[in-house]
Amino acid sequence: MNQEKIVMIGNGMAGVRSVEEILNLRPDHFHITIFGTEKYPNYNRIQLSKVLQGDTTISDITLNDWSWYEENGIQLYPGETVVRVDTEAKLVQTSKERIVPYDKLIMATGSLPFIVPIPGADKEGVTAFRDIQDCEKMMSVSKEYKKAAVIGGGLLGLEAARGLLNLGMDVDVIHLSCTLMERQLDETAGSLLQKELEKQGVNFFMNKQTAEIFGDERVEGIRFSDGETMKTDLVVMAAGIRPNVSLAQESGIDVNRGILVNDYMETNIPDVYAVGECAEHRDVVYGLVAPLYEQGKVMAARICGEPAAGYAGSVLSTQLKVSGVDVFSVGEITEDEETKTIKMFDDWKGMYKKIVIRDGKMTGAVLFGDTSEGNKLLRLINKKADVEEYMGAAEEAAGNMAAAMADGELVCGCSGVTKGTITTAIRQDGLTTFEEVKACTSASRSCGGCKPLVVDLLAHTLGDQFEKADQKEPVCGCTTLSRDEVVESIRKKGLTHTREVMNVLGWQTEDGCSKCRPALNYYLGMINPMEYEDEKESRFVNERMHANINKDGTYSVVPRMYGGVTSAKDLRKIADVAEKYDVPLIKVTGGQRIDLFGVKKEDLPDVWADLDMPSGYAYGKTLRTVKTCVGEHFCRFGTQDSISMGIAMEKKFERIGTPHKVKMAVSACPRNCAESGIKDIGVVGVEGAWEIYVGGNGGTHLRAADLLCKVKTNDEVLEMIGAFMQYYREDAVYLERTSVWVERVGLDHIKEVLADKAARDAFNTRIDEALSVTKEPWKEIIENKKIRKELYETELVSLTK
Ligand SMILES: Cc1cc2nc3c(=O)[nH]c(=O)nc-3n(C[C@H](O)[C@H](O)[C@H](O)COP(=O)(O)OP(=O)(O)OC[C@H]3O[C@@H](n4cnc5c(N)ncnc54)[C@H](O)[C@@H]3O)c2cc1C
Ligand SMILES: NC(=O)c1ccc[n+]([C@@H]2O[C@H](COP(=O)([O-])OP(=O)(O)OC[C@H]3O[C@@H](n4cnc5c(N)ncnc54)[C@H](O)[C@@H]3O)[C@@H](O)[C@H]2O)c1
Ligand code: SF4
Ligand code: FES
Repeated sequence: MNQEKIVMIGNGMAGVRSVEEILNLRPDHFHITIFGTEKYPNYNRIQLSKVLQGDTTISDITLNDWSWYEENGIQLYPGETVVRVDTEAKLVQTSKERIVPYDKLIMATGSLPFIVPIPGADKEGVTAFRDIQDCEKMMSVSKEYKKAAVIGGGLLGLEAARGLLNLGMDVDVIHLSCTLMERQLDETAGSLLQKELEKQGVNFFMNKQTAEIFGDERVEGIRFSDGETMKTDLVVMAAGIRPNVSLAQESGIDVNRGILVNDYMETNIPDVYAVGECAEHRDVVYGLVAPLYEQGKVMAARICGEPAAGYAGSVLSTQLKVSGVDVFSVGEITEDEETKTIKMFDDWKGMYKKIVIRDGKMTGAVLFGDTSEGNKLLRLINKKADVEEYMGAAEEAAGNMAAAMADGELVCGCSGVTKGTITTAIRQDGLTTFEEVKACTSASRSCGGCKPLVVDLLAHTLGDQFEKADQKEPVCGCTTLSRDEVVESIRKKGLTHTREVMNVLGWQTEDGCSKCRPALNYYLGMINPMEYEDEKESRFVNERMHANINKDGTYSVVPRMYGGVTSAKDLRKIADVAEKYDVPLIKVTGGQRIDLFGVKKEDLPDVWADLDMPSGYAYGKTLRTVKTCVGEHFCRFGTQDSISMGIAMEKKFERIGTPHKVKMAVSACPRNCAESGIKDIGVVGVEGAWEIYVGGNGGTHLRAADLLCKVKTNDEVLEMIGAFMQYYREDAVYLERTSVWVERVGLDHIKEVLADKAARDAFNTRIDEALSVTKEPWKEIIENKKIRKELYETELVSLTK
């Protein structure tokens, strides 16, 4: 068949979505060629913020992998830039001198980050935040340097700031205006947002104009227009974006701010279209994916010759992707003489809501603190609903929004998916899980903000057939299988090695990724502890090295001190080692241990040989420490011997592999000096008994532990903890802390399972088996020349960082 030739310039989110729409309409009609400057397949740029914040990895954000291009007969040229378009001869020419003819040309060149034109903007250590390379650059700088400055307090700047905080940097945000996100928020919401982010640790310089970035080759600081200066090691430019139009301009295509297009995304040149952030439609250039996907749909219909209404512009809605901060904005946010507003401000709880009304119709809204109404407001504002409809939406207010929505209403703004499309797909294709709905309809494929509503719709449509437990999450982007399916297959098929798991279960990547490799290594070891040989190369660097890596590339050493108790002999050894190896910092940790910071990698085996103490596993997904209070022997409130109890717990469970780190504590009375209430497992002495608490967490997601049970003897404590630990080991998703697992599974359910003595015994038999094969790691390393050489004298390259 003589196929029409489409050439697309730009392999980004808007362009590739348009190609998907074309393939849906006319699968075999076109021969499609795509050029992309970036060397990756189409990935979810939106999720870069989540990558920086540590919630996902680069390997997990691919939207269309290499095989998608191949399966759809698309000729992709990654890492190749189109440098010339001849619209007369209908040809494009690339940076590699390739010349390709087209029948239809799509310009999808996106935007370029706006680099504030000041002296020093080209210094090393100055970066934008637009693509994978920028993201990798920031992550790498954070390993070496401490201070970061972000120029711009918009969505991008604030998401970058949170990411850099998570990477351990001190972060200053420099903002031109006096309130944050002034394009999306009013002053009240902007200042609430600032306060919240200050609480999280971000420092703000408001109303500031940057005049210069100084330093030799590398950035050292910033000078403001008022003469003030500040020091920094990294500058992130997040001061807006500019449509990437130079190629179009040089090719004689009409350009204003963006490439000018009509309602069908056609430019002034026949057969040349523009879509995405590079396009300007009715004076507006959009910078969010929802409108860009709408444009793509209209353009695809036009290219395929299908009848479709033209693109009429979009109402914009945004949500900041920073955990712990709920901010939502849609449509018009400023007030004038002709607008009225509904406002609610709860200073105590830090909650704010404003709805803007013009001529009785809802035209915009801002939410801070509680964004649960976001979807409802977006829907009502999109259809310019009367304010009465909002006031009277009782069913929705009662939480049944999925039922209240009309079929034609939008559920996923990013992908333009309506309720009708989702419910029809659920019914016609027999979908039962969120992942199936996502794969089938594209809802939730971009920012993920609509996931709760999609799940509600699934529950509403399936009624009694909806099974919460079925709503599986794949282990990672390399497979569609969930943790439970993988674990079940390992058990049933007797799989024994990560590669075997990947082969047999049809992994979509050859080597897996940094998310699935350590998880598979854990599941295999958990299921078959007696036979499985741990794969060091699948472990995270700290676990591989049996030491925590520090910012400057040195390591820290924490010897085991059972129950936080030490002796003069051990202290002397620690002091000798610290002197012999010039340890720059000795610090007592929150878990009552002694940490030697700044040890050189090559010295690690000798340090451990000289210490001759067990590893404190301060780096591992295992039992870290058992913190104890002084207890009955020295404290007048003590009702129990907390120290002996803690030592017994630590001696019993040290070295056991767990889905995530496990911290324990024992306090001898409810005054709780060892902080048992915020540990994974906390034991508290009361008159004649011990209370066992589980699922506590003192970290970012603070959670008080729940009372699991009360027992009388020390043996019963060990029995109950053994059963709880093994249940957690067998049931939790890798990297799920007990605090999250307990909430997910439910305390009542855990209590019910562990109330059964036979079940407890079985759990204890299995954990004892796993414990019986654990080995003291440093003993093995010191004695094994090969391991010493491989790990400590050469650089081991691995997927897992
Ligand atoms: C960190 C971050 C977070 C974001 N979060 C959100 C969010 O939460 N919600 C939301 O809606 N939006 C968000 N956005 C914006 C969203 O990612 C963009 O609107 C969207 O990616 C734009 O798609 P596009 O295809 O127009 O441009 P792009 O995705 O930028 O794709 C354009 C591609 O074309 C390539 N290209 C350019 N010129 C050429 C040439 N001459 N030859 C070959 N290739 C070329 C570029 O290298 C680029 O890969 C975010 C953006 C960033 C950076
Ligand atoms: N959650 C989301 O939806 C999300 C997240 C990230 C990025 N994005 C999109 O990515 C694009 C880029 O985001 P952005 O935040 O850079 O754009 P933006 O234009 O929304 O914000 C830039 C901010 O920088 C400030 N600014 C400009 N010049 C400055 C200077 N010299 N010094 C200090 N501050 C300065 C502006 O006042 C503005 O608030 C936008 O289209 C945005 O919508 C969206
Ligand atoms: S928890 Fe109770 S027993 Fe233990 S040190 Fe504190 S007050 Fe004393
Ligand atoms: S609203 Fe962004 S993925 Fe659905």
